[in-house]
Amino acid sequence: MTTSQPILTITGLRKVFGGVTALDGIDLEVREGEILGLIGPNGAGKTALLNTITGFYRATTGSIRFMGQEISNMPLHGIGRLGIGRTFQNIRLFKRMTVLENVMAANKRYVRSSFSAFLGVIGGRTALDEARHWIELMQLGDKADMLASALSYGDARRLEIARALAGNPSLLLLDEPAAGMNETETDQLVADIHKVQTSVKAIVLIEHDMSLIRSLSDRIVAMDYGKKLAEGDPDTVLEHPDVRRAYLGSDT
Ligand SMILES: Nc1ncnc2c1ncn2[C@@H]1O[C@H](COP(=O)(O)OP(=O)(O)OP(=O)(O)O)[C@@H](O)[C@H]1O
Repeated sequence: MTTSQPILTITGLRKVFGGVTALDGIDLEVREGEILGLIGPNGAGKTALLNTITGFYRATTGSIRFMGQEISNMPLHGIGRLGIGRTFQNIRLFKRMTVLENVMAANKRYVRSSFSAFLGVIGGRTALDEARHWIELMQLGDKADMLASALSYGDARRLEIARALAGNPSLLLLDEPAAGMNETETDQLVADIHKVQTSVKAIVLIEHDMSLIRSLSDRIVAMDYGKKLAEGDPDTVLEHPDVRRAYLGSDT
């Protein structure tokens, strides 16, 4: 893993909101083939980092390079089209649409082009085929025609991931995908994320569930107060005294 190419390189990233410094000089690499776990206590800056990478927030200073291209000044939709997909901490689905429609609606290339929309074809594969592929990957194939509002919590979270995959991203950012899930749903999610890994170049995973972080992450970055606290393999980072103090609230 350590020899693989970085697909995302963040240097000296700062994001300041009035008097609050959400990101305070972050340097970070996401490498091809890896799942990078991002941990830290509430307010550490994890979501602010995802929001700045995806263009929801504009960086105050610093550089974000994705696949060799500077994206820190690009608009939200441009970054999405370049190949970064994400899910949100709070589920954001179109509740009155079916599962399939939700995924179709998330495919920007399909929605943007009226010609493609008319033909329903993207690169030889229909938009419908593509949406069905992601739905089946996330084990929602038999629920394709169900309204999103009728899904169980775990299925709704899975649909969020299918929506994030709809644009064929190279980099997938998952913001607390296991939040609110029971143990069975979380176990299933681990298997699902492993499957998703074969369809993208890299995944960044924010989670508070340490067993999920441990079982999925190739590397972990721990944050606190907008800074990087520790970085490395899961055991090293999770046992790091600063991380235990900051995140786990324990010195032992
Ligand atoms: N839009 C905003 N306006 C003002 N302050 C913000 C904004 N977004 C984030 N912040 C602040 O930036 C800091 C980092 O917040 P962030 O949501 O990134 O933390 P987090 O690590 O994702 O926490 P959690 O685990 O609770 O989701 C916090 O102090 C937060 O209040």
